[in-house]
Amino acid sequence: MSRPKAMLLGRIEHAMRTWEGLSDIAELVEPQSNNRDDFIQECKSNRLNGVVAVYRTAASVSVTGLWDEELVNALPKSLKFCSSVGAGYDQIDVHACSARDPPIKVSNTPTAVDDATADTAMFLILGALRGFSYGISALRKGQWRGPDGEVAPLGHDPEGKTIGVLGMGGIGRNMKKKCDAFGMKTIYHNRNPLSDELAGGAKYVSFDELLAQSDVLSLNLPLNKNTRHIISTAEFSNMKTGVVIINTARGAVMDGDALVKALESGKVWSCGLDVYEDEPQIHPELVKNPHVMLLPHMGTYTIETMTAMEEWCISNVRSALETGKLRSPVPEHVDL
Ligand SMILES: NC(=O)C1=CN([C@@H]2O[C@H](COP(=O)(O)OP(=O)(O)OC[C@H]3O[C@@H](n4cnc5c(N)ncnc54)[C@H](O)[C@@H]3O)[C@@H](O)[C@H]2O)C=CC1
Ligand SMILES: O=CC(=O)O
Repeated sequence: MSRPKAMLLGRIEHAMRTWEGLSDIAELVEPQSNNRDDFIQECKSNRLNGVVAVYRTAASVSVTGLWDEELVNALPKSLKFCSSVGAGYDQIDVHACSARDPPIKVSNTPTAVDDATADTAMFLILGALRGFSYGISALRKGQWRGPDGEVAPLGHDPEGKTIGVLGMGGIGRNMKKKCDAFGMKTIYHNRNPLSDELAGGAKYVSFDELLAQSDVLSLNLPLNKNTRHIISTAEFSNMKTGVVIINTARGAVMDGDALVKALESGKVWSCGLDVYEDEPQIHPELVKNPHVMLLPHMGTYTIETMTAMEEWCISNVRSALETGKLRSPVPEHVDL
């Protein structure tokens, strides 16, 4: 009987030996194509027949494009599992995957990302509250704290501030522990309240209360059709004047134009962003604004965390091939 195939879409940087170790149970293959049209043709050509599981990276979108209905339906009929690296899986239409006959079950790599992403959020919180970006860019231009005798505006302390977490999952809960150490009070909103144990002392509030009570609002929920632009003009108007916004989730959970207007009006005092609506493009008004903290999507950008994510993603492929079950299916596919 022929062995199942496992396909690599993208590059594995740190766990290649573990991937190669899968050759004890599967034939390891890679596509020949380097653009979406060719990839779809390659799928139709039967060259990838027998592929049961895929390991994919976010960067592989440059070859396949989004995993939308067209792509999902073009993938080999043998494909049953998609193991995606990263916690976010918004590049994949998980409903098209489950609707396919046979369905493709999708997994991500939650938990492995929590510490590094929460650390990034803390950096952005401190930087945005204190206005450190202004000083950093002035110094690098040889202007010490500001040009022509101007000085960076005084910042604010985290101590005593209320942080509101929208989407209290793995990263949000990790952040809560770190915010405790800075003397911040955490409130959160999820679709449902957490158990007391998981909430760890954070107070559950409604969406509107979260907007009204937060001094710092952190976005930590997944991007999907229900959460796209969940923060826009109306939501900004319900926030405290002088609020600080942190986004390490996905750019499109917030309306970027509305954010720029809220910064201009002073409604939002500052923001710390790791993610943008149309990466790698960044709204030009954000780039021009010396006060805001901006990072180029570096939330999990550490050797330790990237290694853990790759190992986790491969373990999903192994589990799928050996047991027919993914280790960490995405929430929508838990009962598939
Ligand atoms: N900047 C970066 O490098 C990284 C970004 N991320 C992003 O962060 C997001 C969150 O990651 P995790 O904490 O691991 O996910 P998670 O699944 O553990 O937590 C997400 C939370 O959001 C809640 N949620 C979902 N829809 C909601 C809604 N409409 N309203 C309120 N709450 C809602 C869920 O119930 C869950 O508690 C990921 O989806 C990903 O897009 C994740 C890792 C690194
Ligand atoms: O953006 C990174 C992720 O893990 O999601």
